[in-house]
Amino acid sequence: MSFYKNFEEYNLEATESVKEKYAKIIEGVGEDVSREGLVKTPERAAKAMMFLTQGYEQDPVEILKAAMFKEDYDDMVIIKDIELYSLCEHHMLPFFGKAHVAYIPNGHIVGLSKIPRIVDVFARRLQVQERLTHDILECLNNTLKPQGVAVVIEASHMCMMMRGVQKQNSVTTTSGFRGQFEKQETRNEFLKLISSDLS
Ligand SMILES: Nc1nc2c(ncn2[C@@H]2O[C@H](COP(=O)(O)OP(=O)(O)OP(=O)(O)O)[C@@H](O)[C@H]2O)c(=O)[nH]1
Ligand SMILES: [Zn+2]
Repeated sequence: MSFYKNFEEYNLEATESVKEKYAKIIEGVGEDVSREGLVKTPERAAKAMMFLTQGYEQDPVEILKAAMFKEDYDDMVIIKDIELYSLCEHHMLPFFGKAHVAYIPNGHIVGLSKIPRIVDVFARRLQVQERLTHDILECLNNTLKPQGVAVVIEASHMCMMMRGVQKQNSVTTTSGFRGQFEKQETRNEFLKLISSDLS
């Protein structure tokens, strides 16, 4: 299955089923789903939800393996400030922020764009930030088999902003380190580089 196509386009049956349920939700909150402004909303919302959860149908290993190249470079590669949007599995409300990913190659490098693609594959699911962090970390570690891999995610959770505890400025940081990044010196170099503004 191509990961470049809109998920809802080739998953019409599932989209139709989600659409019917959104119509019930709209009625459930006391609205009239047949009024002009809402009549197409179940379909729009279903397409949006299918898009936001398309990661279930994508194979991150396939994505990485499509662009792994033999190369002797064995210093740190960092892709920082990768914007991410996910849905918390507790409230199905968005959490969003940035991922910073690094690895130290071990004979193979990977096409740079594949790292943000992997972030999206795991973010476009019902998630908790901790599992999202580890999913990205383990996928890179097991597929690339690098000398080390590091993932840091900083995110704001709408379920803590719009409702519940209603804290507008809290940011949650999660991190995971494998291989060389378990050494303090390497980890510190990575943390210094992601917090610096080189421009
Ligand atoms: N660890 C973790 N918790 C999350 C994440 N996203 C949302 N949560 C939390 O999931 C918890 C669910 O707690 P519950 O007490 O079952 O739900 P609730 O009554 O809606 O809780 P409140 O949000 O405190 O009103 C809340 O504390 C959320 O803040 C996440 O990515 N990681
Ligand atoms: Zn939540």
